[in-house]
Amino acid sequence: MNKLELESYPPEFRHLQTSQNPNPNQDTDDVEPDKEADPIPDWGAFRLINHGIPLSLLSQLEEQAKQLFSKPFEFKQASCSTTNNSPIKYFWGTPALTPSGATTLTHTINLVEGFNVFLAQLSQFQPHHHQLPLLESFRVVLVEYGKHVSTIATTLFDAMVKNLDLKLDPSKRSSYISQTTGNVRVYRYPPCFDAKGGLGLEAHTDSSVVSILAQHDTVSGLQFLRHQRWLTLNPIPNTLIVNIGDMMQAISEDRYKSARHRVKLKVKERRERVSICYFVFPDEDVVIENCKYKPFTYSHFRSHVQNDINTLGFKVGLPRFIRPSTHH
Ligand SMILES: O=C(O)CCC(=O)C(=O)O
Ligand SMILES: [Fe+2]
Repeated sequence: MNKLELESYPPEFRHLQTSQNPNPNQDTDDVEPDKEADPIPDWGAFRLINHGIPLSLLSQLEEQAKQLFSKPFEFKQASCSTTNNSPIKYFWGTPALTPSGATTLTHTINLVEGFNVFLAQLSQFQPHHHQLPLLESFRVVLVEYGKHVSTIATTLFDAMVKNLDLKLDPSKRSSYISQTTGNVRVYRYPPCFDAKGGLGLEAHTDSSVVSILAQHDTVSGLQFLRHQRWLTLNPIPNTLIVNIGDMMQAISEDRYKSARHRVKLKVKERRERVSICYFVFPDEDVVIENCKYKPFTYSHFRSHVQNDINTLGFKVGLPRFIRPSTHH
């Protein structure tokens, strides 16, 4: 990394590349060698090919994101801080966000920085003069991307509900997957110079109904846990990865499972990784209840997650809400 690139990273990340001598053959930390694979719905994740998002839009969004990430750390922090009213919030170290967009401190630092974008607030956003024009053009592309990706999410949700013949109250359909909750996180992971270095994102399941990930023209790093092994999903340009989230697992009475995944860059890539992830949630106050789960709302779930992260250091998630009779 040159000096300018270094200045674009949070200070906590800058030491990473200085001491080590990059050695592409040193990916030896996994007990077994990495395996590559493509996801199938059984994993709680699958690849979408005919998604309908114009290739030019995907490329533009990624390009804009890269430009914004390449700005000095202090600029990103000042123009997208959690204390100003920007719906585009800059964060690093942890993607666990409170509803206000502030980060919750976890016990480990994830080697990731990002912008969290609340889609519903984007259209009224007026960046300050000194932030223009970069943020303004980012905003415009995000609005367009958000329209596409939220339509895809709803279409998938409807198809999944139909597929399982779930008897959901039709009047609640739009509250189980609530457009007003949609947000996009654009991430940048610094290049990995040491196989024993930290993770880009520690292992987790998404709390969402579904998440849609674009790792369009970037390096690999996304891994899913299958039978105690981490499998790497290589990026394929112009495809999207769909993740089932915890809320879909609960709504479907466990017939769809949320997938455990993480991000870990390989030394041999030597490049940073940029990904774009869309998350959609139920309305805060809609009650999810069925034979597997005690009644709970998403806001209830979220506060448990935040509390567990703060007190235990990790997310417990759905097991907190399982009905005792089905808890083996
Ligand atoms: O960057 C990625 O590809 C995955 C991000 C992710 O898993 C998440 O934000 O929940
Ligand atoms: Fe995730």
